[in-house]
Amino acid sequence: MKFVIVGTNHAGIAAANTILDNYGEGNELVMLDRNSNLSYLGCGTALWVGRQIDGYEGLFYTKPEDFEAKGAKISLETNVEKVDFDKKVVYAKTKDGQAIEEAYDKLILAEGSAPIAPNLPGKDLDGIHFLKLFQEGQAVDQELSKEGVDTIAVIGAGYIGVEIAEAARRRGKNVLLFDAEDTCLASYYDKEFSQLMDENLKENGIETHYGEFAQEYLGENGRVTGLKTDKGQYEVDAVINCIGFRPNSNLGEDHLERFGNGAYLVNRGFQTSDPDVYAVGDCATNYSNALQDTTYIALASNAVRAGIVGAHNAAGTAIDGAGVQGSNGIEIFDLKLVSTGLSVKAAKKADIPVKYVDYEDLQLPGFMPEEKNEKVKIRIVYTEEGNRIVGAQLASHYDMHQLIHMFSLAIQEELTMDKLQLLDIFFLPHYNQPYNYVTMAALSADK
Ligand SMILES: Cc1cc2nc3c(=O)[nH]c(=O)nc-3n(C[C@H](O)[C@H](O)[C@H](O)COP(=O)(O)OP(=O)(O)OC[C@H]3O[C@@H](n4cnc5c(N)ncnc54)[C@H](O)[C@@H]3O)c2cc1C
Ligand SMILES: NC(=O)c1ccc[n+]([C@@H]2O[C@H](COP(=O)([O-])OP(=O)(O)OC[C@H]3O[C@@H](n4cnc5c(N)ncnc54)[C@H](O)[C@@H]3O)[C@@H](O)[C@H]2O)c1
Repeated sequence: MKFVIVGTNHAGIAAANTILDNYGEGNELVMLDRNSNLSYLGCGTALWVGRQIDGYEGLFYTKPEDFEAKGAKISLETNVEKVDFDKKVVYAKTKDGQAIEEAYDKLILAEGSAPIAPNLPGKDLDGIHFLKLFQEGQAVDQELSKEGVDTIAVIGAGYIGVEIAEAARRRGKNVLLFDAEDTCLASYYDKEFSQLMDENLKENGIETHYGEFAQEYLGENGRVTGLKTDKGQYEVDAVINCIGFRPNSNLGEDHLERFGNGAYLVNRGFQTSDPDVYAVGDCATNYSNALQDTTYIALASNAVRAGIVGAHNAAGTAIDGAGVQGSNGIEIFDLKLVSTGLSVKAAKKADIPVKYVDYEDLQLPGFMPEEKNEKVKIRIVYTEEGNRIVGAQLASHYDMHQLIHMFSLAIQEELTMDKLQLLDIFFLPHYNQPYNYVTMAALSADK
């Protein structure tokens, strides 16, 4: 059997390793990607640009030779231009213009996503940036090193926007952070949690502008000098756009069924509407256990799992993915926020009637040294009917992030609130309290 994988970043790499490690013998694997690098962990861009880590070198975790050593044929700087799904042939072109044709038995599309580009006047001015590829991270890094680049506008206060705003601030820049919503991280947290991050950003010198829409990039001599919004005009020396991703799905647009946002619509084995074509990662949908329906969530963590499951299915081992909760986390100037599943706001948007319980307490008993102890705020979201757990959010300066995995599993396994109430949670003063905030929240929940 011959496999062709289009896109060799996180999803494509996971798929390739799964095939090579489990079905390598007697099978053929071709990997094609238009980029000159692979396996770049974008999650490290803000850490590197903000000088919290020494450099970008450690953000790549594999190289083409690793796949060649296992018998794959890999071709970077090779753009796949077309797929003939009837003849089962992929048509690509290398950087030097050489045409490549690869027939396949099973095709795995791992084309990923691209940043959404606001179509505003002035969009071609110098000094306007996006943040996805390693090369784009490099361009932002270089921009921040330029003399006279002192004030940065970041458009979009989602994950990338908030992280790069912190990084630019750490580089000593004046940072103006804009979002259309009335708070940061609006699609991940309810206001009671996101406003903790808003306060944190402001305390650390970031100027936040919420409920504000960018309307025009202003410029002089081909270079951006300002940003006009529906509420004002600001002098800035550079702009970083971070208003979300759009799935890359043009190769299959005329042949494969797609989701509302254009992502390839796949089943739980990541098979598309064409039985010989699989789609994994940011270019494809996922199954949400909280919604109990199809969803789109662009995360490297999802991409890797999708790659593994999709590849097993492509190779003939029928398995279903476990579904996703969109579990995520962020740490900015030491404040940690983690969430999984649905916020109250997201549940409302999805027309799922929910209740929630909030609880706030110190992580450790009061007798523990104050400098080791921190308050933790938790919200658990559950369905009105049946009390099924569908979401959780936590915020603290204490590193409580591992707890979110338990809630992720609870959502996946469709657990109800009563299962949490008397859950055996160990007590040790070094880590928690006997009456800990998970138990207390569950006990005090309205059921
Ligand atoms: C700044 C930043 C921070 C992030 N932080 C996190 C984080 O902390 N945690 C997390 O889980 N996720 C994070 N993400 C999201 C994560 O990077 C993406 O979800 C992940 O990259 C998706 O992997 P993928 O392989 O599906 O797609 P992509 O990474 O988009 O890769 C797709 C690949 O396909 C190739 N390709 C596309 N079309 C073609 C074609 N026609 N021909 C040839 N090649 C093609 C592209 O060149 C690319 O290499 C972050 C993203 C960014 C940008
Ligand atoms: N820590 C992490 O897990 C992490 C870090 C970075 C990125 N990611 C993932 O990468 C993907 C892309 O991240 P992102 O930050 O670009 O997207 P995002 O969806 O997290 O945030 C986009 C933000 O832009 C805002 N927005 C949209 N249109 C706007 C407009 N016209 N004007 C002003 N604001 C506008 C939205 O309200 C939203 O807050 C997401 O799936 C994200 O989860 C995850």
